[in-house]
Amino acid sequence: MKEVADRLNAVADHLDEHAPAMDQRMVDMWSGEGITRHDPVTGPENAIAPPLHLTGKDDGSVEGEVALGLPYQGPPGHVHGGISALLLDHTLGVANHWAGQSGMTAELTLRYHRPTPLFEPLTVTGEQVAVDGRKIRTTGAITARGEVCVSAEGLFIAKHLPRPR
Ligand SMILES: CCCCCCCC/C=C\CCCCCCCC(=O)SCCNC(=O)CCNC(=O)[C@H](O)C(C)(C)COP(=O)(O)OP(=O)(O)OC[C@H]1O[C@@H](n2cnc3c(N)ncnc32)[C@H](O)[C@@H]1OP(=O)(O)O
Repeated sequence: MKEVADRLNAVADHLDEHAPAMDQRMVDMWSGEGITRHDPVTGPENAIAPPLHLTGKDDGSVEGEVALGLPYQGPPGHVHGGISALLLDHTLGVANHWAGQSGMTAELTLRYHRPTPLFEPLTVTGEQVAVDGRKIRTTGAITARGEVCVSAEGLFIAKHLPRPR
């Protein structure tokens, strides 16, 4: 293991030496497609993203499928509750974008109905249900084998932080 660790550390050092400065990386990250490349849920450029592939549906909702492995484990053989919250926060946010009115999470209420299994296909859904001025209400769920494991209700407030330039 030490030899493997040494090799990985050498690769990490090499990448650090050749990476642009952090402020430049921030500008690059937020150019073009921006968050969809680097976010921690769907982003192919983010090592901690499972990644979940979300698709916008004609009815205005979004849906994706993902199977989660060991890095996301909480209870034995099951998904950590914070990871479920991460997936749902993001999926509700994407549902808002898909519906045309987006914002920042002000409240996220989760109900954990049953343990969410690792290694099995999970369906993650999100749907905007109401917009009242700057307040956006959005719901979603994670299901496995057709049963709801986690359901979510979110309040988002229309606010957008500036992209780094
Ligand atoms: C499938 C195809 C896809 C295509 C599209 C793909 C593109 C996808 C692109 C991108 C997807 C991105 C997805 C990201 C998802 C992740 C989102 C996050 O995790 S965001 C980070 C966590 N959230 C924060 O850090 C917020 C921190 N809090 C704040 O900044 C503020 O507190 C904020 C914005 C929440 C509100 O602050 P104020 O100053 O702007 O607004 P005030 O005036 O305080 O409130 C406005 C109204 O909202 C109510 N309000 C505010 N906060 C509330 C709360 N917590 N509970 C209840 N009401 C609240 C207030 O009472 C007020 O209501 P009255 O107008 O008076 O009726």
